[in-house]
Amino acid sequence: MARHRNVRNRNYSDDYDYDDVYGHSVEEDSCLSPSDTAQWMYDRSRNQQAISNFLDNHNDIQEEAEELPEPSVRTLDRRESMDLRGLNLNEEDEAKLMSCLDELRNVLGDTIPENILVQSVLTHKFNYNKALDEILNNKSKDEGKCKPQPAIQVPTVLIEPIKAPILTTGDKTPKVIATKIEPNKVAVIKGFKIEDENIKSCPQTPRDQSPANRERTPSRLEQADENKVIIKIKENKSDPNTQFLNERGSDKDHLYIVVIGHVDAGKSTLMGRILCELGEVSQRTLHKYEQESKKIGKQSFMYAWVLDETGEERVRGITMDVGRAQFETKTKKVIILDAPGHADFIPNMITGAGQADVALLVVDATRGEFESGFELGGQTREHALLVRSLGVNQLAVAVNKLDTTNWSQERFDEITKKLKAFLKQAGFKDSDVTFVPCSGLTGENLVKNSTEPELLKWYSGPSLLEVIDKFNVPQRLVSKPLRLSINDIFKGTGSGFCVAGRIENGVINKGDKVLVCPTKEMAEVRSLSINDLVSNVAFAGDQVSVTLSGVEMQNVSIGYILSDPIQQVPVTSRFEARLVVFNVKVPITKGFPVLIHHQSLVESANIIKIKALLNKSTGEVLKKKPRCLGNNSVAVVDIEVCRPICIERYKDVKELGRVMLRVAGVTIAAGLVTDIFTT
Ligand SMILES: Nc1nc2c(ncn2[C@@H]2O[C@H](COP(=O)(O)OP(=O)(O)OP(=O)(O)O)[C@@H](O)[C@H]2O)c(=O)[nH]1
Repeated sequence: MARHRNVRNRNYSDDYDYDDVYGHSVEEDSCLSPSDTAQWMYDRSRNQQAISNFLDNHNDIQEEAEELPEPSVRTLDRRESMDLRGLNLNEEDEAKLMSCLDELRNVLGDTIPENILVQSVLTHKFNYNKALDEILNNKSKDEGKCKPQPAIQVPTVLIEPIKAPILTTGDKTPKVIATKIEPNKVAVIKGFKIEDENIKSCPQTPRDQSPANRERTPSRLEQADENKVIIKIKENKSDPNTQFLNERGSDKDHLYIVVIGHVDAGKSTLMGRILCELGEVSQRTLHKYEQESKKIGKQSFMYAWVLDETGEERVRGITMDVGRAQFETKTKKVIILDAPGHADFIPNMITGAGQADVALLVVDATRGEFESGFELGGQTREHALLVRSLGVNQLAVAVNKLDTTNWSQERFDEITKKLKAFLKQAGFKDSDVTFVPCSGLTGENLVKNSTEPELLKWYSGPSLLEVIDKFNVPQRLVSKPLRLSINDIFKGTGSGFCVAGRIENGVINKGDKVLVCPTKEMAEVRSLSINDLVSNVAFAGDQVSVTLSGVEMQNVSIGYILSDPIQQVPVTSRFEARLVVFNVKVPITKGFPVLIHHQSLVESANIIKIKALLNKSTGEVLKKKPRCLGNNSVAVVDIEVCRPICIERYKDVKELGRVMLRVAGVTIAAGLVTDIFTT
């Protein structure tokens, strides 16, 4: 099975009942050790900008010519052909000119002599849009094939050539028409879309002032103008909803399910057993696992080995990273994300949970074991709270290892009673939670109804597979602007490199231009694969691997977002959030340092302002500017992140509008983003 190449998606149509959701204390005995933090937590400062840093000190390093897919495409290094010395530009202006020329060339190809481009850019003081506008207008007049353009009255002008000059076809003289359209709107005709500086679907953030980011070499696009982006879109790009229907109409719905629970609750064994029973694992492989696990005295883990693939996981008998596999039910294609149960790997668990539509909570029914997972600082509570805080609202609870209690109804009832009360307080509706008695080891009540006489005496409900099949698939927001949250980066087999992530919103096509945020570098989608199968298109809800070109691998990090270049994801280092505080040993005061978990990103932050203390049930302001926040309080705060991050208001994109706050390995609060500041 493929290892974690995951994405997150939680497209929940229902409103997030904030006041209902939280309110429980989470306590964890063990904290992350520094080595675990170093090993498991992503830290941009450690290694991600290495090349940029290097470039800072070596400004004369030549840019590598980009590898282009078609040999017919001219791989001209545009700088080669220019001698700018005569222009007497300073370094900054020269960089701006280069950027503008590059972008103009992207649109115009080599159809316009360079001196005209240079002249136009300088005339319009590096205002790329105006330069392009002028060139296209002149060109249109020259060719006499396009209508003359009315004078431009407003600065927010979008221009769209009717025919895209697709260089690979050999047509290097595209006929273009300049079209003036209303301000703040994007014309979607065939050809290009050009964003004007006034089209801001979202707040723009100034350059990060932190030392780390000051060192980073800005992309040429950034140097030219952060807000101006050129996009080549495919001709006849169809409506996303129609495209979705055409591509997926007859397919089974995809459902992402995260498997959570205290360490050793039997999560991997349960899922491994289901995969075996459904024929997803061959007898031969299973036999191999049996023999090999026997050799190291871990035979009871043989089913867990289906998901625990690394040597260390197998030797230690614990899951460390999110394992991934898939199977089909009657109506769904189910992708399972087997999260680690051990407290040390909570960051990985959060990554897995962030990708899930629904969750399967596994609890160990063995006497004493349920209690240590639930009552004695175990992970059952924290996992349930985390998934709910991350937006998961449908839950199946596998009351597992019931074979160890001789299928005792009394034990099942005792566990469900305790869990029901807790889950309700954590924000799960009773009707969205289903309890299933089962045993991962014996396979009882997993894919088929039980034949165990002791269980049949009191249980006639559905098997675990039936419960999974009945989950509602969240609505996929394919017509919203693209948001793909990167949670894995790796070198692919061919040219370029791959990022993996889940598409939260929108559609991504092979050949699309996407904006890598927060750095705002343009990249091109060279190829796509969904669950390891090559595809030309992927939709909201899909877990994808995307091969990118046009951007350096070193300049992309886990937690970055691939965004629609026109309707860009907001980038900011300061935002307002409504927080629910779980359990803090020290009250939260102004300046309180925390680690923000947002999608797969972990970033240092501070609570810089406590604006108001709210009534938990009504949301009414109880106190303005309280000095501190205690356990179970609800408050509005301002948070400043050490570096700019991509974030959305919860009401705009739920998946990108939630944050978790952790301190020293303990989740202390969850928050919904209510405002984003552009300072
Ligand atoms: N008796 C019994 N033992 C089980 C059952 N399911 C799992 N086990 C045993 O419990 C131990 C832990 O199982 P795992 O599947 O590795 O547990 P896990 O929850 O995936 O562990 P982590 O991912 O490391 O948190 C193994 O020795 C399993 O054989 C069950 O239904 N009955």
